[in-house]
Amino acid sequence: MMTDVVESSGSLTRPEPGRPGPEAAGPVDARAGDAKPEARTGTAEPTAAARIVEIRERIDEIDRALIELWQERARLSQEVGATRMASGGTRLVLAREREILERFRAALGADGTQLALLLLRAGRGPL
Ligand SMILES: C=C(O[C@@H]1C=C(C(=O)O)C=C[C@H]1O)C(=O)O
Repeated sequence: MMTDVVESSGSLTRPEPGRPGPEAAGPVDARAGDAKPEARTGTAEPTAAARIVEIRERIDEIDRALIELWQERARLSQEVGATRMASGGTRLVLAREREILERFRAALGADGTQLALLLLRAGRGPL
């Protein structure tokens, strides 16, 4: 099971509340001295391990971009809501929300709908 690998690597286990996670020790790849060579990548085969490290660099870039875009979208959505309400308009425009839900569903299927629901909630808070 995937969570077994993740947990045995020690890289993604949840820190206790209020305690810094493993990332507090510095850049993840700078942590040398893990017990087994495969602990970081999940494989002891050097070519595969090197490729995994390379791919993870891009994954990390993508995750950073997603987080920034997520935060920017939420800020913009909040600004639209505040602007509209200050001008006497409605807090939400459900027809627009339906368009967005359909866009994500068409591109990504059922998971897209769930993602769009989270995006919309990030912008206007829970209903
Ligand atoms: C941002 C807006 O306001 C609300 C938030 C939306 C969003 O986060 O995309 C969409 C529709 C509205 O309910 C908007 O009308 O465009």
